[in-house]
Amino acid sequence: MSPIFVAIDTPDLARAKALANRTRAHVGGLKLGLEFFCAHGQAGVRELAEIGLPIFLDLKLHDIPNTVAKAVQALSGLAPAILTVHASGGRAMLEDAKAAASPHTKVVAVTMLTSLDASDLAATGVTGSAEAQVLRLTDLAHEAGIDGIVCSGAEVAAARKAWPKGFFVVPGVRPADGVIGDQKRVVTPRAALDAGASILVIGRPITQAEDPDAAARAIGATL
Ligand SMILES: O=c1ccn([C@@H]2O[C@H](COP(=O)(O)O)[C@@H](O)[C@H]2O)c(=O)[nH]1
Repeated sequence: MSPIFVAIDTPDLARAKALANRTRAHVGGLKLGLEFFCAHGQAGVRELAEIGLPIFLDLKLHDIPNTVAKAVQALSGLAPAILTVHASGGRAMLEDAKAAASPHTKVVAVTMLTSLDASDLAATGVTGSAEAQVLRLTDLAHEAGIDGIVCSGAEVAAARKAWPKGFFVVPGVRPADGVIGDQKRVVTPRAALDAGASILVIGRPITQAEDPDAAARAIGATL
């Protein structure tokens, strides 16, 4: 099974289905995020799930524990393979999210968005390196009993060392010659896997390619 989850980031249902169908032979799952979910909700997720690939619901939930738990419960009928919350929501929020999730769902916590660097972190009042922040939140997620974390490929080796049995999701993945866009902490797909990623999230390098099928196949061939 391919470790690539293709990020289907579009509000256009027909385009989402076309992208998923075109790339399905070369990816291991579909990642649906806020852009798609805000446009199509649970009905849209169910339509994409009909394609037959595991669904990663990347909603990055972040609120008080009761609100997140109720939201996770409301999603549990979808039983996504993976669901994201923000680690900075705190231990009680993470524990309650896990308790509310379907037993078939891995709950993973976003540590530090891959679109941020150390200076962005400092601007939020957090001093220290990106790696230190990721490790702090990795420990919190581990202690809260959830399944894993989201981090960049630059920190995944250190995070896996701290939590050898954790599940590590790595976005911010770019082929060596890829356009970087708004991502700041990027690595190649091969480097992310070598460093310990469990799965790779790849969006625009596939979905904005002239031929998404060929792009997904070409990235897969580098793994
Ligand atoms: O830290 C994070 C967490 C989630 N994402 C999501 O991954 C994809 C990446 O898309 P690209 O087009 O490959 O940049 C996107 O859906 C993000 O919401 C992330 O990039 N970083």
